[in-house]
Amino acid sequence: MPLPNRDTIAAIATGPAAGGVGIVRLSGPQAKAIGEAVCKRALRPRHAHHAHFHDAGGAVLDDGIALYFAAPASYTGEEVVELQAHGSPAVLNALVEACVVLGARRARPGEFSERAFLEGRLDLAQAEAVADLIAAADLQAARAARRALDGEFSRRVEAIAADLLAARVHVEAAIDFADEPIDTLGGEALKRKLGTLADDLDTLLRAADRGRRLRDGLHAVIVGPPNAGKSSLLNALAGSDRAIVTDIAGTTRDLLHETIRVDGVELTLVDTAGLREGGDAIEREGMRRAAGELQQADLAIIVLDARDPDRGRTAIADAIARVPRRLWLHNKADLLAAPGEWSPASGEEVLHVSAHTGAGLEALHARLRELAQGHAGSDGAGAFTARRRHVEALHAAATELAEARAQLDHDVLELTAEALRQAHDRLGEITGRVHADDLLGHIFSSFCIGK
Ligand SMILES: Nc1nc2c(c(=O)[nH]1)N(C=O)[C@@H](CNc1ccc(C(=O)N[C@@H](CCC(=O)O)C(=O)O)cc1)CN2
Ligand SMILES: Nc1nc2c(ncn2[C@@H]2O[C@H](COP(=O)(O)OP(=O)(O)OP(=O)(O)O)[C@@H](O)[C@H]2O)c(=O)[nH]1
Ligand SMILES: [Mg+2]
Repeated sequence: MPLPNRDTIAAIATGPAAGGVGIVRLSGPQAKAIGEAVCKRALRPRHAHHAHFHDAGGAVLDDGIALYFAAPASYTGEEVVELQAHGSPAVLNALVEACVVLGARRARPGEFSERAFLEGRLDLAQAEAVADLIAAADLQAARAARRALDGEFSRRVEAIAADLLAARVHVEAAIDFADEPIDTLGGEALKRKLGTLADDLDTLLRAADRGRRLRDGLHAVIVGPPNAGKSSLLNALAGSDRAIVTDIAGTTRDLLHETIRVDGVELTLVDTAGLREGGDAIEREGMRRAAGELQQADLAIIVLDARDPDRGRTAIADAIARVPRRLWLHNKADLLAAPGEWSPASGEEVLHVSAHTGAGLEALHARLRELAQGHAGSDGAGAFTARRRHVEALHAAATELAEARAQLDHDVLELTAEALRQAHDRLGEITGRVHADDLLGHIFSSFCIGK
C-alpha cells in the first residue's frame, strides 16, 4: 500500500571512509526528477549512464555513473536513483546536499530498508537480516545472515503460522457448533495437529536460538570478589586499559562491555562490580547490575585471588547459579610460590593466571576460543541468524500453544481459540505481519544511515 505523501529520501549508501567509488542513493516519488536535475539529463530505467553531477548552483561536482530503477523494480520498491561518484566524503556530502536543495530529505538510519519492508519487498526478519549481514564479523555469520535474508527463517515461521491459522479456523468453527462435543468435530485430529505444531515450533526455537548465538557471539560476564583483578583481566584480554584498576576494593561500580576477538572469534566480555556483603549504595547498585547481567550470560568467568580463593564464595555461588557455563580463574598467580590445590566443587575447570605478568593468558585465550566456537556451533551448515527478539517471540508462541492444548483437553474452546490467536500473533511479530509502530522505529533506528 504505497503511502500517497511519502517524501523522497537521500543518503550516502557506501561507508564513511574515502573509497574508489561512493554511492548516493535516492528513493521516493521525486527520485527520478531530482536525479535528472543533478545529472542534467534524462535517465532511462536500468541503464548505466555516464553523467556529470551538478550542485544546486549548476557547478559540476564530479562525473560518475547514474542508475535509475523505476518503481516497483528496485531495492525499496519505490523510484530509486543511484549516483555513483568518486568515493570522496566531501563530494558525496555535496551530492546529498544538492539532492536536499532539490527537495529530498536526508534519510534516517535504516530508512531505505524500512521502506522496502513497508512496500512488502522484505519482511521484518529479512530486513533485520540485512543489518546483520552488514555487521557480520566473519564469513560464517555473513552466510547465516544471508540465509535469513533469503527468507529461510521467515518461511519456517510462516509455515507454522499457516498451520496455526488452520487450527484456529477449526476451533472457531467448532465453537459455532457448541452443542456437539469437540470429539465429533475432528477433535482428535486437531489435538494431533497441535502436538505436531508444538514439535515444529520447538525445533524452530532451537534453530533460532543457535542463530541468535551466531549473531551475538558468546556473552561472557566476569565476576568475583572485589580486588581479585577482574578489571585487570578485562584489560589484559582487551589489550588496552579499558577499565579502571586500583588497589581499592569496590573500584568498579558499573558494567563495562567490551567486544574482543580471539583468533577471529568474537565474544562480548562484561566487567562487573565485585560481589560482597555490604558496600555503599553505589556499590550495591553495581552488584545488582552484575546479577542482572549474569541472567543473560552464556559464560561466567569467575576471578578469584589465588592466595585466598575462598573469599566471597557464597555471594558468587548464588550469582552464577543460573549461568550455563563457568570458567574459574585463580588470578595473581605471580604472588604464589606454587599453584594452590583448590578447585571448585563439581570438578569444573580452573586456570591459573596473572593479569600482571600475562602468565596463563595464552591458555585462557585458547579456552575462550573453544567456548566461543562451541557456542556458535562449529558447523554453521544451514544455519540462519536470528535475534533475541525472535527467540522471545517463539518462546511466547510456544507457551500460548501449550495453553491452547491444555484448554482443548478440557474442552474449553473459547480459551483454546484465544490462546491460538495469541500464538499466531506472536509469530506474526517476527515477520512483521503484526507489529507496533514503535517496534519498527526501534528496529530500524539501529541500522546504519544509507541502508
Ligand atoms: N548498486 C547497488 N548495489 C547493491 C544494492 C543497491 O541498492 N545498489 N543493494 C541494496 O541493498 C544490494 C542488492 N539488493 C538489491 C535488491 C533488489 C534490487 C532490484 O533492483 N530489484 C528489482 C529488480 C530485480 C531484477 O531485475 O533482478 C526487483 O526486485 O524488482 C537491487 C538491489 C547490494 N548491492
Ligand atoms: N600481583 C598482581 N596484582 C594484580 C593482578 N591482577 C590485579 N592485580 C592488582 O589487584 C588490584 C585490584 O585489581 P582490579 O583489577 O581493580 O580488581 P577488581 O576485581 O576489578 O576490583 P573491583 O573493581 O574493586 O571489584 C590492583 O591493585 C591490581 O593492580 C595480578 O595478576 N597480580
Ligand atoms: Mg574492577
